[in-house]
Amino acid sequence: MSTQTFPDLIPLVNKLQDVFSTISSNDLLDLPQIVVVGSQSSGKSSVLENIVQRDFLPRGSGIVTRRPLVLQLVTLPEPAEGKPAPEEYGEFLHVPSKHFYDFSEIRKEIEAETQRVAGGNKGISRMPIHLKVYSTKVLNLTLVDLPGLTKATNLLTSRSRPATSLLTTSPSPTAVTPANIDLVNSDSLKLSRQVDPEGRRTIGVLTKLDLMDAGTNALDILSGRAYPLKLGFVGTVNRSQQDILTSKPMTDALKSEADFFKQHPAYRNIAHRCGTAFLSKQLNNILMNHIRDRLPDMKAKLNSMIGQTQQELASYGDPAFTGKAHRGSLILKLLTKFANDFVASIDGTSLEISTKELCGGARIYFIFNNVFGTALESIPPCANLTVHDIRVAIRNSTGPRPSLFVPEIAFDLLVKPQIKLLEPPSLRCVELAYEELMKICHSCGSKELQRFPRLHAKLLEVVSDLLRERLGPTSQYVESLLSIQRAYINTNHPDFLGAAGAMSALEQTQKKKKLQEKKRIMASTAITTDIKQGSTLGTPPNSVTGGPGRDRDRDRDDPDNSPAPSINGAMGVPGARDRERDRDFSSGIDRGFSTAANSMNGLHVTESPSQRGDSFLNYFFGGASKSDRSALGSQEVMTSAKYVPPPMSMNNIIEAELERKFETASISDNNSNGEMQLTEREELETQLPDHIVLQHCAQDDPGPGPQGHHAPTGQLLSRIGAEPAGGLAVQRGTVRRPATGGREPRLRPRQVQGHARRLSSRLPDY
Ligand SMILES: Nc1nc2c(ncn2[C@@H]2O[C@H](COP(=O)(O)OP(=O)(O)OP(=O)(O)O)[C@@H](O)[C@H]2O)c(=O)[nH]1
Repeated sequence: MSTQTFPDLIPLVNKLQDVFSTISSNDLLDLPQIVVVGSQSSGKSSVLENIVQRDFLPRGSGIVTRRPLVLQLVTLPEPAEGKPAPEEYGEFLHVPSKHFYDFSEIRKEIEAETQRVAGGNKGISRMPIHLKVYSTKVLNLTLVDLPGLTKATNLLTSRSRPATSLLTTSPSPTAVTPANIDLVNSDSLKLSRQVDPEGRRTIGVLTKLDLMDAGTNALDILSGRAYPLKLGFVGTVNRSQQDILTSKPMTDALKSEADFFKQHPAYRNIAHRCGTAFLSKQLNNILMNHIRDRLPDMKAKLNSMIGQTQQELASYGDPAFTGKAHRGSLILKLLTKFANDFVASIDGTSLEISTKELCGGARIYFIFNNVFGTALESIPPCANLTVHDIRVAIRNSTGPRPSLFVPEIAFDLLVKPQIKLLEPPSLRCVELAYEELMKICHSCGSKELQRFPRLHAKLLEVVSDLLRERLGPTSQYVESLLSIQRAYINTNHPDFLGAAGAMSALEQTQKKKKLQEKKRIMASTAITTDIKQGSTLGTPPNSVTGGPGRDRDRDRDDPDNSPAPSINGAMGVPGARDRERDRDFSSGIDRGFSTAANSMNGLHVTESPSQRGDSFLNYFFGGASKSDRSALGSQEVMTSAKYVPPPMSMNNIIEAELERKFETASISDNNSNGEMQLTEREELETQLPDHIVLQHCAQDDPGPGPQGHHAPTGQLLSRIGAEPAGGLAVQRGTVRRPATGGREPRLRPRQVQGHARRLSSRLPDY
C-alpha cells in the first residue's frame, strides 16, 4: 500500500458526496466509499464510536441501525501552542445550519431522523443520514455504517439501487466479525467477497477478542494465515455492554484496548498492528488509495457531466430574458417559437427529425396517401349491390315503356349509396389527421418553454381546443363534399369515359357467349338426331305467336309481366302489379293454374309443370302475346294431353332453345332458389354500372404509383360526378332519400321502385 498521502482528497470527495446527495445522483459518479458490514451485534457501532472517540450512536436491543449512516470525519487543525483545542462538533446534512456540540444530541437526532423516514416499527430505509464530525482526534475518513447484515445484504449488492442509495458499485468493505465465532461462519466476509471477490479492497475487523474462550486466540487470523485478505485483519477490543452501562469514558476504553494487545501473550508481537488507532490509519489509507484509483475515471465522468449540464442550461434559454422586465417579450418569444416549431414539424424542416418513425407532416402525408388510400381501395365498388337490385332498379326506372338505353335514373339511384360508402373512411381520415396534429402540438414544447410548466400547459390547452373546435366543421365539410357529389351524378364528364366503352365491351362479351351457346346446342346429340330424323318436336306454345324474341321484348317492356304467381312456391311472391296483372288477365289463367294443379293430382296431363319447368311458364307469360293469352290460358289448352303444337323448322328449334335458355328466368322472375335469371339485355344492363364503376376505380387506382399510393377520393368523386349527359338539364339529385341516421341503407327493389315512381312523377319529360 502506498504511504503517500493526499490530504485534500478525502474532503474533496466528501464535498462531491454532499453535492451528489442533494441532487440524488450518487450513482452517476460512483464515488469511492468504505462501508462497514457485519452481522447484528458484531460490534460495528462500537468500532465507529472508537474511531470517533465519542459516544454518539443509538444503543439498544434488537436492530438499532435502521438507516445507513454516512459518517464523514473531518480533521480539525491542532491549535497553536497555548491556545485551547477547537471544540468538536457534529453537523447533519439535513440540518445544515446547526452545529451539534453535545454528542448525545447527535444520537437523539439520528434516532429522530431514523424514525422520520424508516418509521417506528423496526423498518429499514435506504435513505442515508449524513453526519459530519469535526474533531482534532480523527483522521479524514468517510465510513458508511449499514444496518445489520441480514438487512444490509440488499443495500450492498443491489444493482438496481435507487438514486438515493449511497452505495457505489465498488465499495471498500470493512468486514466486522466477532472473534468469538468461527470465521468460516462470518456473513460479513461472505458478503464482502461478493463486491470484492479478489479481496483487494476488503479489510477485516475482528472484534470481541477479549471475549474469546480462555486458551484460544486469533493470532492466525490477525497474521493473515487463516483467511486470504490483501489488507489483512485488524483486531479491536471495544467497550462491553457493561462499560456502556457504566458510561466508561472513551479515552479509558482506548487505553484498555491498547493495554490488552500489549499484555496479551499471543498479540504482544503484533500489538502495533492492532487496535482502533491502527484501524483508523488503515482505513484512511484504504480510502485515499481507493480515491486515487478512481480519480481519473471520476474526472472524466465529471467533465462529461459538466458539458451535458451546460448544454442543458443553454437549452433553457437566453439569460438576457430573465427578470420581470422581460416577461412580455419572453412570452412572445416562446409563443413564436412554439408556432414555428409546429409549422416546421408539418413542413419537415424541424431540426429534431426522427429517423426511427414517421412524424409530423410526413405522417399526415402517410395518412392521406396510404391509410386513406388503402381504406378507399378496400371498399368494393359494388358493395351491397346485387344483380337483383340493379335489375329491379333499371326495370322500375323505365316505367311502363321500353328503354332504348340504360336508364340513367337507375344508374343514379344505384351509384349514390356507393358514393356514400366513401364517407366513413373520409371522416376517419379527418380524425387521424386531427390526432396527428394533436401529437405534433404536444411534441412542440421546447426546453425553454418547459421551464414554465403552467405556460406550457396553458398553451397546449389553447391549441388543443382550437384543433378540437375545427374537427367538427372539417368533418361537416367533408360530408358536404360527398353530398355534393351524390346529389349530382354527371355522366357527361370527360373522365366519365366508361359508358360507351363498357357497353360495347359488354355487348361483345354477350355476343361471344351467345355464339358459344349456339354452337353447343348445335352439337347437342338429341337435337341433331331430331333434325336428321326430321321429327316434329313438341313446340313450346310461345312459338305459336311468332317466336320467343318477340315475347322477350314484350316481357321486358312490360314490367307487369315479370313475376308470375307461384304454383308450388318455387316462384316469388307476386307484387301489387302482379296481382293487377293477374286480375287483368282472364280468369282463364287462374283456371289454367288450378287445372294444371288438378292434372298433377292424377288427371290426364302430358307433362307436369315441374317437369316442364320454365316452358310451362313461357306457355302462359313468355310465349304468347296478350291477344293469345286468353286462348292459351283456357282450360282446354292447359289440360289437353292431345294438344299437338305445330311443327318447327330446325332454325326455329335452335332459336327457341337458345331463347328459352336466356329468357325463361326473365319471365319467371325467380328460379327455384329464389335467384333471378336475367335476360340478355338485362344482364348487359346490370353489368354496365358495375363495369363503369370498376373502370373508374381502375382509372382512379393506377396501381401503386411512383409514390406507391392511390388516387385520392376527390379524383374518384370528380370522375363519378360531372355535368348532365347530352345536355339533359334535369336535376336528378332532387330525389331525396329517407333519413337513416347517417347510414345509407341498401335499397330494396321495392324502395327503388318507389323512388323511381316518385321520380317519374316529378320528371314528366324523362
Ligand atoms: N466485550 C466486548 N463487547 C463488545 C465488543 N464490541 C461490541 N461489544 C458489545 O456488543 C454489543 C453490540 O455491539 P454494537 O456495536 O451495538 O453492535 P452493532 O453491530 O453495531 O449492532 P447493530 O447496529 O444492532 O447491528 C454491545 O453490547 C457492545 O457493547 C468488544 O469488543 N468486546
